[in-house]
Amino acid sequence: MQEIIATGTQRHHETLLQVLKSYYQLTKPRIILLLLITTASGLWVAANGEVDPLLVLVTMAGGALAAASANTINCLYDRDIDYIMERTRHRPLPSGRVQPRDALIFAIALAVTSFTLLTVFANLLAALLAMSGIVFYVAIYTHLLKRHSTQNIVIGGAAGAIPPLVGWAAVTGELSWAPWVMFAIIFLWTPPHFWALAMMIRDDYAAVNVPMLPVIKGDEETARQIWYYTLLLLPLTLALTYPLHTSGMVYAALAVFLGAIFAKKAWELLQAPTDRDKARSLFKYSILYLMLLSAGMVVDSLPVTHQVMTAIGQNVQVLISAIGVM
Ligand code: HEM
Ligand SMILES: CC(C)=CCC/C(C)=C/CC/C(C)=C/COP(=O)(O)OP(=O)(O)O
Repeated sequence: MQEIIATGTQRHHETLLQVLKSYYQLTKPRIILLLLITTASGLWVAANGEVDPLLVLVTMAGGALAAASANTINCLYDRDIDYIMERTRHRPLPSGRVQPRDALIFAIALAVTSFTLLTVFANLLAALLAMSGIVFYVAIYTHLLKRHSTQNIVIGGAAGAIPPLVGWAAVTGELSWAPWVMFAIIFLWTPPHFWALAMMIRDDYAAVNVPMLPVIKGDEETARQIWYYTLLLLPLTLALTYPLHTSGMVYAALAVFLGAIFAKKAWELLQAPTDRDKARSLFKYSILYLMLLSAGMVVDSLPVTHQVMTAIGQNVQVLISAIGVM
């Protein structure tokens, strides 16, 4: 008897876990992680490396909930084409594990919680920016552009560039040049990130008539566009060092190093646009690139980094004058 109860409890427990897992999958969690790292760059740089831990916690939670809501609505809206595409067929909605009505309620609850959290514990600007991310991603990208324009992800990419603005606004209550440069970095990063992937899974998009650039213009033109965006992206990353003086030499060195690898991979793709391995390599690297670049902004902003760099600078000066005396 005990065994039957135990088995029953076990089965019930498993089912609940599976339900939770399905809702978790609806939010596209791995993408949220990178969005949060870019939020962190806004938080830390705005606070000159001295952040309030509670504000960090609340802003990260609010940002994650907003992105989760946006991704859930995107899954809801796109469930028809997700059902047809191989890559997305097993998502919770097309596979019937979550009902559309429940997904909608879930997304609304996430957005309301995010807005409340950010308004009460951060400020209204941060909350409104997060909500504008949801509206832009759902209304402009998913509804207006995704199925109708080859420029869908160029314009729609603006949604994914909002998180550093949320981080900055949470700390300062306003926006200045630096957060807009962070926004522009992600804006220019998005086409190489996404088109490299779209070159690999072009046939999937063609099957559901989504006019992604590689489907309409082919591999060669896409590789060329990726190259142009890369050439714009790399100097822009340095604008935080000069003229803005928001970030220092640690960030600058990292931006040059990471940027050189990005350029190499984009160049190799330009030389062999039909080579899927080159596209895959650039796509994978694009994620690592944004992760490390954002982390570099955080590390660069820390007071300890300033202390170490100042000490190094002073020692170099002493060394130079010693050489001068000799
Ligand atoms: C309009 C803009 C964007 C589009 C269309 C796009 C599209 C995609 C797609 C289709 C995937 C593959 C997902 C899958 O296999 O299910 C992907 C992966 C990914 N994207 Fe983007 N993306 C965009 C912007 C961003 C932004 C702004 C970020 C974060 C800052 C981001 C982070 C990621 C990450 C981390 C992955 C890998 C996820 C994994 O490992 O499963 N993307 N992207
Ligand atoms: C501040 C805030 C809340 C911002 C939200 C921004 C956000 C959720 C960006 C995600 C970008 C993304 C993963 C697009 C993929 O969509 P897709 O529909 O092309 O991908 P799919 O084909 O895999 O569904």
